[in-house]
Amino acid sequence: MYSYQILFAAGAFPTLFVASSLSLFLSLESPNLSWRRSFPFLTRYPELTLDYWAKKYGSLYSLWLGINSLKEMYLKSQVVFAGRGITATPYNDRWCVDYHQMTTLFNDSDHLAQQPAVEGYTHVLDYEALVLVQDLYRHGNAGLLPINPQPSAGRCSLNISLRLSREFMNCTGPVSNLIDFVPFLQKIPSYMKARGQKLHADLVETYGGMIHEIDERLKRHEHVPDCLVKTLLQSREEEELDHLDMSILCSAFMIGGVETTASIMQWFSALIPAYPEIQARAHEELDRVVGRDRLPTVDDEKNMPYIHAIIKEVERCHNPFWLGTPHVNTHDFTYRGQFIPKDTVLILNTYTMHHDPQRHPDPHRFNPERYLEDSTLSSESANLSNPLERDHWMFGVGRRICPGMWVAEREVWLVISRMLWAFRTEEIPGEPIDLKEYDGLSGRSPVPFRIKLFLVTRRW
Ligand code: HEM
Repeated sequence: MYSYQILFAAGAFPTLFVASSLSLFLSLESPNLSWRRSFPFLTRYPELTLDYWAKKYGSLYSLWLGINSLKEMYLKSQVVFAGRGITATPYNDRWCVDYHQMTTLFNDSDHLAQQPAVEGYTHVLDYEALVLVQDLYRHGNAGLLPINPQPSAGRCSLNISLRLSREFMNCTGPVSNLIDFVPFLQKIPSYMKARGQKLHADLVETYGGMIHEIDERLKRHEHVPDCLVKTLLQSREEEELDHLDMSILCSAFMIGGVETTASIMQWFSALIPAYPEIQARAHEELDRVVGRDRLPTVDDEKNMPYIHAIIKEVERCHNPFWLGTPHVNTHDFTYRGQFIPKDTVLILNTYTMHHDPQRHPDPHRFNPERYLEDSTLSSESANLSNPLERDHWMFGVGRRICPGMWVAEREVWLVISRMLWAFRTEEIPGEPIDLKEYDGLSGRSPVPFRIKLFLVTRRW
């Protein structure tokens, strides 16, 4: 019997997870907290238990589990992604190729056009954000009918992908699978393993099918607009990608990018009806900067500090991933006198970090004002040399930081600024919106709710 250590970092200084203002490294030896006793605490709303422990034991603490070693998340890495998906790949040559591929697609400069590659996708984001606003207008009948905006947000982020990514979240949350923790279970048939295998097959069928289709069109020399799949197909030889690699990479993009951005749109829609004064101030900013004859665009963000701040505050209050993807350190190291042995599982506890009263006074209050002076994009903030100055940790930290953040923040900006531009949002009397419960074990979105969307203007 081996034991392994899960270390939760929740300090305000999390470069590489543990370089924080952390004072206490607590080892809770088994059997005081064996997996049998701790596991149930960590299955539903685990961030609350971890927040409680952070307050009790300090911002860095560890937990020894009296079972076998966990080097990777078996279900996610081996069963669903067949050892290939970027999110579940350990740091190795394969990961470097995939991560490079991803950052080239989304973030790096397109050298020919002298612009970030994300510019190339902006027209798609722009169009989807417009369709979302039109959808909400039609379904809500300009405020006459109550509307649940969640399906429209999901549609905006691709409906099929949303279904697959939800299943992915439910199968592979950071602390949700016994099968990840108990290697013996990995060798025998089980419900969770079968579910993971089914999901793998669905992903390969869905995304593999799209890749085949585009491949055939390219072979027939048909025009295929620039897109992710075309880029992958064109670089497959150079990057040594086979069909399964490409299918799983596409799955990782979809899973990484759909539930997450849709979730922020949904939390915004659930939160904002309770704040008419914040909406009024946002409308005033929109009238002044954008006017009523056009929709806000990505270029407007720098001139609209208040809506920029609203978005950061939604992300602070409702990060879809309170617990970051578990990481494992490849070497022993000592941090401020605390020895952290090789193969420690490190989990970033952003719930506690986002609710740190030192950094965010009155942390449970939704208050965009706290970000008014912060003009950085989150992707810029993530690169600040002083991590204490970062806006929040929604996109993770370190070299595994979300490679899709450039796209994500544009998408979120376009949708939220346009929703504010088009609508005044109200709660429905007698139908309180629950902001405490949420759907999803790992990626969080609100439980179903309905609101009313009154049109501010319909000139688009
Ligand atoms: C609001 C939107 C998003 C949020 C909150 C988010 C959050 C995250 C987080 C917390 C991680 C883990 C970082 C870590 O391991 O420390 C991550 C990784 C990742 N994200 Fe995102 N993400 C978002 C949007 C996107 C988009 C739009 C894409 C793709 C189009 C994407 C693709 C990925 C991928 C592929 C990884 C894995 C990187 C790796 O393990 O090396 N994400 N994201």
